Amino acid sequence: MTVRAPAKVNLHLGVGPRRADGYHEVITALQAVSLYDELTVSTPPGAPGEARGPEEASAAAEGTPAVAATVEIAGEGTAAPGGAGAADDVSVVPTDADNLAVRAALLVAEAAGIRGARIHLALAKGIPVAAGMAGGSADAAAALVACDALWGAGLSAGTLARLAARLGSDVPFPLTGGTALGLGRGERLSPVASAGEYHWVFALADGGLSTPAVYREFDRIDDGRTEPTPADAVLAALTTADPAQLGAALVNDLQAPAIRLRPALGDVLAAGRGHGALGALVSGSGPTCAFLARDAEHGALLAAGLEASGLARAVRRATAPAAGATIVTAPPPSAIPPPAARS
Ligand SMILES: C[C@](O)(CO)[C@H](O)COP(=O)(O)OP(=O)(O)OC[C@H]1O[C@@H](n2ccc(N)nc2=O)[C@H](O)[C@@H]1O
Ligand SMILES: Nc1ncnc2c1ncn2[C@@H]1O[C@H](COP(=O)(O)OP(=O)(O)OP(=O)(O)O)[C@@H](O)[C@H]1O
Repeated sequence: MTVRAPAKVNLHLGVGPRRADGYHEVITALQAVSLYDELTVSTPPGAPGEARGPEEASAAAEGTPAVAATVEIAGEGTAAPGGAGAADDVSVVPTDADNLAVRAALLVAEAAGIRGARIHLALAKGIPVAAGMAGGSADAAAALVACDALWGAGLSAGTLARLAARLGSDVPFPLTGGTALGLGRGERLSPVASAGEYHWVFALADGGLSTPAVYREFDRIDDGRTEPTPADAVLAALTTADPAQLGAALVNDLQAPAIRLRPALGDVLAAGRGHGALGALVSGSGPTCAFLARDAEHGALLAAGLEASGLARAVRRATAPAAGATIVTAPPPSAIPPPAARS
């Protein structure tokens, strides 16, 4: 069962003061972009099938974890940039129970009353890690959809969205993709009208930025605000299909703190503007920088200019809005192993 889930860019990220629970109230307009992670969930050979009889079910119940998962990662995040021992390196994707896709599988099993499932998760990462593009969140969304389908759990879209919000503020969005307004800590979504197709160029950076660290840096400067800035200008621009209007309306309140933590990002943004980007901003909590191009042709020129500048680790082009988590290959029903024990 293979599911593809998209990265995101925040077209508007208005951040309010820190709440009592440690999160910040935000008003954000999110757009899914055509950079994807692909998650393949399979049942390892020799894994037990369904415990059909009551005796088997109760045997599975005793001390059996809901899910035992192995994880394999390819693509972005495969190698530890900080080398061996860099356990606190935010650019390293965990292969244990901390992996957001494993945590998502566990939530689906619990919600469906499944115990004793064994799965193998193969993640092909096309979304840079700890880059402000919600790669881990995309993997979690993909795992919710894949495990729901693999186990025939039949969870509703609303239930999957609730499970997603428990995993992270950014996780509900890649379930639906497209363009959406996010309120609360960013997890309360409503769809937004977006006309036309937008052409983005992303300058990837070496190493990641920690999202909590960027929010903490935001807190260091108390500008006296009591609520996040509204997204009206971006929402209006999205209805015009005019990239120049959208480019002029882009806002990210985490940009200044991200640049304070990583001053070189200012040079990357300036380089993109120098190549005629209609809009330039740090993506989410960074350090990826996002540039809006006039059209596909301008996107290619902008990407070439950024590559030649030597300021980016890599440059990627994408179109938006992109679709949310989608099953790309499902095994024939006869090849799907029966679910593990259900309580
Ligand atoms: C920067 C964004 O990517 C913009 O969409 C998101 O706000 C981050 O969402 P996320 O990575 O899913 O973050 P979560 O896993 O929910 O939270 C991680 C940490 O980020 C900080 N955090 C996150 C979201 C939010 N609205 N306020 C926060 O202060 C908190 O320190 C929190 O402990
Ligand atoms: N499947 C996963 N893929 C990537 N990172 C993961 C995954 N599971 C857990 N993580 C951890 O999550 C952290 C954030 O990674 P992620 O790529 O989601 O960052 P991000 O794009 O900056 O997130 P956001 O934009 O939601 O703030 C990493 O430090 C990594 O250790």
